[in-house]
Amino acid sequence: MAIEFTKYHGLGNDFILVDNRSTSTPVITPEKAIAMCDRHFGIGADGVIFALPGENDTDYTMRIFNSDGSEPEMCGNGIRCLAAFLADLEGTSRKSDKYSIHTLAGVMRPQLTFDGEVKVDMGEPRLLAGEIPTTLCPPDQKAVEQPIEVAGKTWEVTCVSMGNPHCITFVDDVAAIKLAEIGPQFENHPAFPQKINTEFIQVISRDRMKMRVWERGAGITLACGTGACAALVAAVLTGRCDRIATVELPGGPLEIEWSDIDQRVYMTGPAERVFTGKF
Ligand SMILES: N[C@H](CCC[C@H](N)C(=O)O)C(=O)O
Repeated sequence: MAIEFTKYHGLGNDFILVDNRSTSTPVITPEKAIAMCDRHFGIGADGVIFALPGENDTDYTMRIFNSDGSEPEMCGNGIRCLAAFLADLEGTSRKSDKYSIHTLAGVMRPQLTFDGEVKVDMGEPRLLAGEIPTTLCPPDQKAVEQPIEVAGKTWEVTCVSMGNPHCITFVDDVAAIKLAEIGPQFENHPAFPQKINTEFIQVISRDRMKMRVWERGAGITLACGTGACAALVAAVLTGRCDRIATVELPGGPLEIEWSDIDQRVYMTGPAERVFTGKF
């Protein structure tokens, strides 16, 4: 049976969105998601995102399959696309600019802003090694600037979870990083029991950084919302940036704030609709 979908992207991190409001389980399997994400034999995307009925008094539930069929806890660019998708689905019956979305990383709160962007309360970062998870240091300690051997070199990584796991390395020149070569070696490193998203950051100033990313389950992407949030937190923890900064990704900029009032991370960026179809 053909599945209707709508293609969205957040700074080139692109997703197939499926209206799954009629049932509480995804209408397609991870295997079918792999086929739909294939950029030659399918639609082409970094993942498939399902708009499901809410749980525990939330408006909706988001689930996502990466392009390799794995299911992550959360997706920052994806939840902005989901908010835009829901607004399109609700049309004139929409009652609010804000949604509460149940995810495997907790309740996320995207808000459609007046200028067509989406601001998301991404919740509090998890910083203890046991919460990432990583074995780079004892579980009750923060993994900040920890050494790790990858591709015959010792790197210093800072690990942050936004519900999904990230390791951040600060470098002098992100353009020089051989991402396709070292990305998979980080992703599958034994120090990360649930694998890892890997961000390389070049700090430009106290409120600006450049980022490139190798995503768990998706490889090189043009942007990573949870990764940008994790990178800002790591930059604050290591004294490199202030709590509000622009993260420049290959696909464009995200504005990130780690509030010193409520310790929550806020991300603001676009969500663009591309086309609809059936698969
Ligand atoms: N590949 C990620 C999920 C998508 C995250 C990224 N696309 C974002 O915008 O946050 C993981 O397995 O944790």
